[in-house]
Amino acid sequence: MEGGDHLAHERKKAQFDVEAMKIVWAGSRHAFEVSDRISKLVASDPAFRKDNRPMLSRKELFKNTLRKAAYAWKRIIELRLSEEEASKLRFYVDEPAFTDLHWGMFLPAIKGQGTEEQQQKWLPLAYKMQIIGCYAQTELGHGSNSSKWWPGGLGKISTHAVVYARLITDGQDHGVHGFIVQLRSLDDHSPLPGITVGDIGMKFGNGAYNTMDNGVLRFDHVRIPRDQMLMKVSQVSREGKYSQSNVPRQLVYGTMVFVRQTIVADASCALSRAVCIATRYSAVRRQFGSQNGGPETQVIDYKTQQSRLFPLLASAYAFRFVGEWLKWLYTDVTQRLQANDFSTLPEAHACTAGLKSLTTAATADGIEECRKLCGGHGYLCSSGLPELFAVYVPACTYEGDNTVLLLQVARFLVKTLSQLGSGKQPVGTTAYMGQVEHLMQCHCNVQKAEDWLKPAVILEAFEARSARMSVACAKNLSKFTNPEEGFAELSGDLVEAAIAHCQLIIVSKFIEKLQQDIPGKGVKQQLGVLCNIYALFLLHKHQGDFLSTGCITPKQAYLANEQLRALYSQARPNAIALVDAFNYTDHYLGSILGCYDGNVYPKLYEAAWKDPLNDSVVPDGYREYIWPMLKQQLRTARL
Ligand SMILES: CCCCCCCC/C=C\CCC/C=C/C(=O)SCCNC(=O)CCNC(=O)[C@H](O)C(C)(C)COP(=O)(O)OP(=O)(O)OC[C@H]1O[C@@H](n2cnc3c(N)ncnc32)[C@H](O)[C@@H]1OP(=O)(O)O
Ligand SMILES: Cc1cc2nc3c(=O)[nH]c(=O)nc-3n(C[C@H](O)[C@H](O)[C@H](O)COP(=O)(O)OP(=O)(O)OC[C@H]3O[C@@H](n4cnc5c(N)ncnc54)[C@H](O)[C@@H]3O)c2cc1C
Repeated sequence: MEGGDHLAHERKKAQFDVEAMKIVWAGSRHAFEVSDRISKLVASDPAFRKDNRPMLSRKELFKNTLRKAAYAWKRIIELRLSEEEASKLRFYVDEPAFTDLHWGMFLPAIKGQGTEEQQQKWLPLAYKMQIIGCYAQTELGHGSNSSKWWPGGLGKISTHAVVYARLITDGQDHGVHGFIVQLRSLDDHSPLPGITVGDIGMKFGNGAYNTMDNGVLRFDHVRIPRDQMLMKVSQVSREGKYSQSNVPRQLVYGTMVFVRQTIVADASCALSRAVCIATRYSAVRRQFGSQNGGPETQVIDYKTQQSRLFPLLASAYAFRFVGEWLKWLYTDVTQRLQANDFSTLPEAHACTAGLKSLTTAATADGIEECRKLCGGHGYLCSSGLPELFAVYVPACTYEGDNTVLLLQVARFLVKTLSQLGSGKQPVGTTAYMGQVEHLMQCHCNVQKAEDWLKPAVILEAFEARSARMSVACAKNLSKFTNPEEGFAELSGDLVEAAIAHCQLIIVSKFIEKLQQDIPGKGVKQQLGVLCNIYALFLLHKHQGDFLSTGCITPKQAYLANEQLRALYSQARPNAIALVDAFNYTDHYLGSILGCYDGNVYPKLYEAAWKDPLNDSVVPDGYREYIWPMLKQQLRTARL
């Protein structure tokens, strides 16, 4: 079958209103309209072509990224795009660039940690791109006195950086503070005196994150003007006197709370993209196994394919909704901070750190699983999956290594439990700890598989598991005379308790989403199926935790799995429509396997001939290396 919509028969099976689901996915009708318009604008502009990335050398690749960034900026100005539209445009250009750090970290750091005066001076310059900034925190080795190493945009482009360094006045060390530092001349881009700066070298994967100039930076007797220390949290007077505002010191790390929150939202984008590719291809791909001489089986009908694919589809939706909620939490904490209410900062830190860790790990693993779900073709660059994986996987490391972040969540949980004794009632995402006595001894009330569809049953099982794991850690910690030694010794268990807590947050936010008014025929029902798949898949995967803590019985674990299989069958007819609801253009997907019309094979065949290796029938190097070898063999054979 040439041309046409090869997935039309799949689209007809949908039991819900796909257009309404698109709005739920986008977050609002307005968000959908902006996203739809800007994605099509990018897709229709040949200047944003990206299929040639894996073929380019690092220098060509990087120059091409600079061209695209400059062109994107030109279009933003010409079209008078709003901040929201401009950020969507950069998103759909889909190429990591110095601009990510400029808009995503440099500007937020000044907004969050600069005084009013500092903001008035620096923000207009940055908004007009008259200066370009990056965020320089990480060091080559340990400590804050070696060389900065890794900051994106630093290597070749940034003119300025927010640099994190120790502040020492009168011989007294006041800890790490942020400073705005000019790195390069605004006339000829050469490094300013005392500054050594450059790119740190090629990274994982061809193309991929090599469009970014992650950099190294050293200072030799560089003087930073006093008023370039970011002074919202603490100040140094003209006389050199150090003082602190009446705010928590941790606000110095506020930019990370912001970025981790955006990384959670981004996880749903990356995972949904991989899932869209794997789902469409699984419906196109047929294998043996048909009965009565009918058409061969679509691989999406194999139960094994479903049990690998549908939990990822459900996770993409789950991460979308928890990302939405996290954005609300971040906005709420920001408003509270402005009113000098710092009470929810520890929770916002724990939630952003923990959810960043959980969603990026699941997304990186999920993209790789999607590659395998596409069989051999998933390994081709034209599937889009190798590059997506290579670009995405460092999210498990940047903005805090995932294990380090989970340990921070664990500290927060142990602290929350320890405060119960003093009568402090936990709120927000730890409110369930307030019922710890009930959760320690409750019994799961599941007798038949369908009982697992009750939100209250699922919630209680996840709350009990999380509470019991945290309490077990706290009890074990209390056996150590040195708490830090105990924390180090038990860190493996603490990480698992933190994971259980974060999974509970995601499940509970999905359930809360379903309590909202969701318009559109069948939309809520489909989301209900996905929510149950997500929760029961986690329960099945971590059944060791649920069983060993006595939250469920082996029979109940068996029933959960039985229910999960039934849910996969319910999701099956809707699978293609559920990925169509992401509303991704073929340009953004960047995948032959995932193209909207499902016309995969002719496109793969055609793309192969466009590979530079096929420019000539006889390759370069044949005469030099292969021909003499063949001749040599010929002579040997004749002897
Ligand atoms: C609109 C468009 C947006 C687009 C956005 C796109 C952005 C681009 C996306 C990706 C590109 C990649 C960019 C990557 C950038 C980076 O990687 S920047 C470097 C980030 N580095 C880290 O994350 C290091 C991880 N380590 C930490 O976070 C550490 O906590 C620390 C900050 C280094 C401090 O360590 P220290 O050992 O000194 O202290 P701790 O014991 O960890 O913490 C002490 C107490 O402070 C609390 N804490 C820690 N961090 C925070 C925080 N961020 N906010 C609030 N509170 C915090 C911690 O809980 C401790 O509290 P306690 O004393 O009560 O226990
Ligand atoms: C693509 C990319 C972009 C980046 N962009 C920026 C940027 O723009 N600006 C910037 O400042 N930085 C940036 N970074 C740096 C990034 O923030 C750090 O790499 C990250 O915070 C991890 O720190 P590390 O590399 O020192 O890892 P390490 O801390 O050396 O981790 C190594 C191993 O040790 C383990 N480990 C470390 N500490 C502990 C502990 N306390 N307990 C138990 N285990 C531990 C970790 O789990 C990990 O397995 C970027 C990194 C990457 C990969």
